[in-house]
Amino acid sequence: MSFESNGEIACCGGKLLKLSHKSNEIGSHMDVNIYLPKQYYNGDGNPIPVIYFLSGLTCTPQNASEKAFWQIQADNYGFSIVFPDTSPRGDEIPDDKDQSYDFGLGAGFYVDATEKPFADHYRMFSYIHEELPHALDKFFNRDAKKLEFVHNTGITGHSMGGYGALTGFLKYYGKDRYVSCSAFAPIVNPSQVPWGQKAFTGYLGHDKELWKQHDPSYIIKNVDNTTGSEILIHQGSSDPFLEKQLRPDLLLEAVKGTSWENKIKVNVVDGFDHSYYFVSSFVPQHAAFHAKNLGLI
Ligand SMILES: N[C@@H](CCC(=O)N[C@@H](CS)C(=O)NCC(=O)O)C(=O)O
Repeated sequence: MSFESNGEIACCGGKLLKLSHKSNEIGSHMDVNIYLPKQYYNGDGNPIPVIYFLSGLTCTPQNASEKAFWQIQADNYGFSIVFPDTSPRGDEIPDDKDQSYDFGLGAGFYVDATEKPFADHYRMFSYIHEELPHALDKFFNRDAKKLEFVHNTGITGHSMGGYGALTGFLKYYGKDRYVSCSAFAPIVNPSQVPWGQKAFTGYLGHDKELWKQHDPSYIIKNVDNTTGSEILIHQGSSDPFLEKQLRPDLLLEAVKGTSWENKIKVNVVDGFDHSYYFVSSFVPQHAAFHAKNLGLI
């Protein structure tokens, strides 16, 4: 599978590549940005590990590329960062009936939909965790292994994307995929909050037992933390979505008495909101956390 270039932008010591490709899972074209750090161009040739950044509601690959400042950190430690889109796109793609921001376009929720009319295109779980990494691997590593897209990778995200990162990390735990997970203001218990309930009803239907298979606060209870993994979370205390939608306390409650107790580090940071001013302020800490887990420091 091949990628088309929509532009290459010199940034920090490397380049941001804006790509698009035809996705079989999604059944349409998907945009994705990737930052290749300076080590890609002048490094020692060792494969460069990749961190996936999953964005939140309303975002395209551009938001985090432009406002999270991951690129400086990628050069500091020698990792690459992939910014996927948040949903299928295009005139033929079904959207929220009221075109609201929290469902449909820009709000794929990183699940494989089972409900009509969404099931044909909204296959974001399989896209993010299977099709995209393997497609990138084939494309970039044709001649030599330059980037590590599939094994020994990191995953992180913001809000809905934090939910996607937690779910992917836990579902693939122990399967030699993600060795590092963090999140910025994640939705941790979607079955219990309005954004998640709307998305799960629309994409997965009304079966609440099925919802649990897609909810990190339930999934984590059945995943044994065999290697002492820690998950790093930052949450702004002035985030307008904290009390109704995000609720990091529900994840901490869920892991009580499990192998994850005390392994989820929730840092509530005073005065920060939900925006990229918040995200970019804590990207340096998340970058150091992932760099350590990826063996870069
Ligand atoms: N009130 C916002 C809710 C959506 C929102 O805050 N989205 C966050 C992620 S959940 C975001 O990253 N927005 C885009 C940006 O800040 O660049 C809206 O209606 O757009």
